[in-house]
Amino acid sequence: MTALLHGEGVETSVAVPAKPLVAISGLHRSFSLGHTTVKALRGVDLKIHAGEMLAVWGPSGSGKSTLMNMIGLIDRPDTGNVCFKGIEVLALSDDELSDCRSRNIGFVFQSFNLVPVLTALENVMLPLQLQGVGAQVARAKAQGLLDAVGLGAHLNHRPDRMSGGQRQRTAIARALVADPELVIADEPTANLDSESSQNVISLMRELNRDTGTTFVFSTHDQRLLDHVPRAVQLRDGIIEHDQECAQ
Ligand SMILES: Nc1ncnc2c1ncn2[C@@H]1O[C@H](COP(=O)(O)OP(=O)(O)OP(=O)(O)O)[C@@H](O)[C@H]1O
Repeated sequence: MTALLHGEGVETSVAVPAKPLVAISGLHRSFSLGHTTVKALRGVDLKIHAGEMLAVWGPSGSGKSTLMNMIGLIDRPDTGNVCFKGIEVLALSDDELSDCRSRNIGFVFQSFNLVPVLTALENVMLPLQLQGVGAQVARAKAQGLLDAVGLGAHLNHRPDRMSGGQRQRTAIARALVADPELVIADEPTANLDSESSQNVISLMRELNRDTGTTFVFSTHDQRLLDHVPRAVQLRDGIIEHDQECAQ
């Protein structure tokens, strides 16, 4: 972001760092399991700027889902700070947090979570209709998004008539339909074959470029990082590497 500074008759253009969309610092999160405590996150610092696409990756148990739940405002830290658009999450009530989440964040799940009795079009329209948007407007928006994810010819298919890749494309269209600033996808490719997995990540990258929506996804599969601009590697609850990747 640039800003114009005026001083002594000179107009100067200087770079001003944009405020992060998500700013996490000193984040710790533990879970009690019987008499033991599992330290899922042990001091995580992370900034995500609007328009970024990043992968959180690491082995099973490294803390990916716990971190995704923090970024997606589903969970709160034990200690540390999570700021979303400059708002401190710990200061919000449960209702305020839920409102902030539903206005700003779209979710993609590893098991797709589509409503089985609804068609692809109806599944994508649903979040808008739940917000009170009229059917005609919701239909047009959903149709446009299904076209954008390559499913324009499958509008009336129910999930059981679609492949895993097609279901996840539908879920991505649904996550985007209410124009969120951020899409969180926790292991979106866990139930897909290698080719469909690559296609889903490429689609998210394309949508990230085209719409400017911020995408954060998690994976344990390093092969999916080839076309991702930034990869954050977790191990045992801490960030081991935070890498900008050449595109
Ligand atoms: N609700 C919970 N209750 C108890 N332990 C939990 C809970 N959530 C996570 N954990 C533990 O915290 C650690 C990190 O889990 P997390 O699910 O965040 O890792 P992950 O990297 O997403 O793993 P996976 O790839 O297997 O999903 C693990 O040891 C896990 O067992």
